[in-house]
Amino acid sequence: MSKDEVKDRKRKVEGYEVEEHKKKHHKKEKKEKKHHKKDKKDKKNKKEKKSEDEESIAEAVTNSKPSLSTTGYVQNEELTNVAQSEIDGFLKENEVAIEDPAKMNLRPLLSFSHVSLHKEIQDEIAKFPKPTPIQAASWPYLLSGRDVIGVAETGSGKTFAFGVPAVNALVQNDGKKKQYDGIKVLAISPTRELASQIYDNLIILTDKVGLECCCVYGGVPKDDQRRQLKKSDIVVATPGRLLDLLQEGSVDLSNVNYLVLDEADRMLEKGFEEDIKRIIGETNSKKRQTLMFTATWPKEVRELASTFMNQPVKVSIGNRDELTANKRITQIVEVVDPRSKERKLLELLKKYQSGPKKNDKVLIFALYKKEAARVERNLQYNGYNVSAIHGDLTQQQRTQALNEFKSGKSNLLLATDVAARGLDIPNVKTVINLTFPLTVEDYVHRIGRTGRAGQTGTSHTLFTDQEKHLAGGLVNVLNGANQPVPEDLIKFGTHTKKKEHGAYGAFYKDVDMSKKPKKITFD
Ligand SMILES: Nc1ncnc2c1ncn2[C@@H]1O[C@H](COP(=O)(O)OP(=O)(O)OP(=O)(O)O)[C@@H](O)[C@H]1O
Repeated sequence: MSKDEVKDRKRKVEGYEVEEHKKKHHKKEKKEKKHHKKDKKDKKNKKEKKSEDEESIAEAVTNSKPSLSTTGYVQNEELTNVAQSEIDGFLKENEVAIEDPAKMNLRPLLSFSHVSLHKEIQDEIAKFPKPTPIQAASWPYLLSGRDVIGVAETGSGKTFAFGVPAVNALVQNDGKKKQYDGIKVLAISPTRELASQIYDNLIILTDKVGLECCCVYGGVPKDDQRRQLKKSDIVVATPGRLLDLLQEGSVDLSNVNYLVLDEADRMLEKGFEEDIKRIIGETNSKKRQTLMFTATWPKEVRELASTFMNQPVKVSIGNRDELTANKRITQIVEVVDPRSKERKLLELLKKYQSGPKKNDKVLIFALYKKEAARVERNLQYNGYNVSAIHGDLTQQQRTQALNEFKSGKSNLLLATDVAARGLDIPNVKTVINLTFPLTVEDYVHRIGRTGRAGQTGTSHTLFTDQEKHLAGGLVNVLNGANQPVPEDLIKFGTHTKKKEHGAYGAFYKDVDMSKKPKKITFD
């Protein structure tokens, strides 16, 4: 499939969203002009900030005391006492790579006792046995105030990797929260469900220290969100609703100095890029610490990412320069005739949900909303109790389907790529790709809904000649995780198409279903 065909497919899938987006764009033109001026000012400020930071970082480095950061992170004694060989062993075993332009050389934390967080936060996080590698390696830099790009496999604890230092920074030495000073932390996520999940994780921490956190996303009334925004220290948001609230003047982001883009590569794709630029333009450009976290970090977004960041430290776990999947997932790929897919799906469900596996949770991915709706009906017809989550459903239906699947009330969920990234659903045993996604990155995220937090899982993918242009990329991912590569897949060739910014990525974009659809036109 050519690049234009991919774009065309994306447009068809997104139809309504594209049109809505254009209208919004038009309305915002005036505001954009204002922003353009502000952007110029921000760039100037950023330059100034850069040189200030470069000086202070350089100072720390020439002091040759790697344990001391520019903003007060002090390596604790217990960590200082760890033998260098143990540190080296940890870095090697977990394939930790740290690229720091300022070469601060901060040691990873091998245990929670190697970091001095506020007690309430420390007690909460210490319920886990030890930091995951991305937490271990990124916290020292984050606690030092550095910009960080964190790249680690799906299900490896990235939410607390960026969440813990954020909350910790808003607490004073006496354990009380700092005086209210507007919204200080903003985390942006591509989907409502993921925003809500990040919020659920953060309030575990903020509740302990009396901080206010809120979550804003589309598809639900704004009133409560407006009220919450007035008193929140930390906000988790999807871009569309946040921009709506910004436009109507219900939210002030000028104090935000800790900004997180979760699923960062997705957030930097065309479709989100302009929204993200606008949102970032509203934050405190002089003091802002910017974080980007993801499991996939394609080259195509790196340049754009760097325009929002200042001397970022890149912390990656595993060989993240190549697209790699979680190695605890058994990946099965079957090349099939497109017409046999739905029959094949029924066979797979018998395989993965019968006998002792009767109650195992299975997540099925379709590509299109219409396809998902049709398959849902077909499964119900065949006696399956299936929930569905896709963009044609109301937010209430989506939330209910996800909750039922999470709680185990239903054990079969059918989804489009709205559920591909980030969702942490306990005990998903198998992911079935009924239709292959538009990119291999999305494949890695989809199958990452299983095998989380150290568990194992299986993915079963039906691959057809309609996706043959992605065969090379898929073969690389299978090889990278030591998984068998079917002969039929190799027959399609192992050529990998070079991607360009905007021509790849999950097509899914959240829209506000409470709004009435307008006339649909395609470019
Ligand atoms: N230190 C830890 N030890 C064990 N489990 C942890 C630790 N930190 C977080 N977890 C758990 O690991 C699970 C996965 O974490 P999380 O959802 O943050 O993954 P992620 O890396 O963001 O995944 P994705 O790339 O899919 O978004 C969660 O259930 C979380 O509670």
